[in-house]
Amino acid sequence: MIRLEGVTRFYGERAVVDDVSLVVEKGEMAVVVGRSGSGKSTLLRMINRLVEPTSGLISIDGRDVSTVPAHVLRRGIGYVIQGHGLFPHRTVADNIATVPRLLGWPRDRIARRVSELLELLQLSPARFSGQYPHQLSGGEQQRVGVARALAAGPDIVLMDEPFGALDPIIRSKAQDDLKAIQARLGATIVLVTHDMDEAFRLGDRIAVMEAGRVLQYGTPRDMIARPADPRVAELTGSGEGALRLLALVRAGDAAEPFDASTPPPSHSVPAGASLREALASLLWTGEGELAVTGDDGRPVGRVTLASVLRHGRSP
Ligand SMILES: Nc1ncnc2c1ncn2[C@@H]1O[C@H](COP(=O)(O)OP(=O)(O)OP(=O)(O)O)[C@@H](O)[C@H]1O
Repeated sequence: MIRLEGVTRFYGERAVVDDVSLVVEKGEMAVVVGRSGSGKSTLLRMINRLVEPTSGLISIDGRDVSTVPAHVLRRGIGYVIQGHGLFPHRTVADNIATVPRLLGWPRDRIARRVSELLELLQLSPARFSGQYPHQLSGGEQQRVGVARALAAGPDIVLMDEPFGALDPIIRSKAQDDLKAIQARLGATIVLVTHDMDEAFRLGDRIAVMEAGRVLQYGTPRDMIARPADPRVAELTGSGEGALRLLALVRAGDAAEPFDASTPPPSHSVPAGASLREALASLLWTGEGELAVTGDDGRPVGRVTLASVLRHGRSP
């Protein structure tokens, strides 16, 4: 658990982070979102002591981070930055091995870990281990950056605009992968972005920052249902609230049983798709309902246009 209490950072006369208090629970992904210059990166960098707070307290699992030597602290916290920050003259495998080497892991354990992470991030070890960063695409470099941050199995990972440089399609795939990896590894993640869609897609909780202050910290649903401040409503896009709500619900969770007396719907969505995707499909096909299919492709129920509309209504 990461706890921030009254954390403030001045540069000159200006508090670029101003009296921020929040708690990130173990295993959660907290997304810090706000405009450029709102203080997001500074806030993140105080957690691993790349920046020291002017006042306030930051603790991890009850331990004040200012009492832990910075280099020791950073070995236990993964850090991913935009543009990935890979070492250009080291191979992919050597990049990923950076922290395990610092920790003195035996060679064979490092080699196993590197292969495991490459596979987890869908980069074939045989092809990528010996390559250099400049031989990879932006998306591949970014995945290597994530693998490096995860290498020593940190409990905490800090990510600063990790997907900023990716094109929209790779970006959305990278976001899905990150969610899946987090679910598997159980890491606590704090991710900074200026992209509200990304925040809604990834965050268990979202902190909306403006001018150094956190205007609201809550679940995506809270942000839409109960914006604490008109600026939050403006940033979350009040006009898009319905679509954002639909994006939070899985079709499988909204599925209703089939009515045996009517023929099954001719089109379908996977249970893992969101109702936002289901709505897009309903509009596109002109149908009034869709079958919802499970992992094995078999129908598990249906979603109707009427139920999608209900889920998107203002809470
Ligand atoms: N080392 C520094 N010295 C002086 N001012 C700084 C320093 N680092 C950051 N700032 C200022 O603090 C403010 C917040 O910067 P920060 O990088 O935290 O914002 P951000 O929300 O992450 O922005 P972006 O999305 O553009 O990266 C900015 O106005 C920035 O110019």
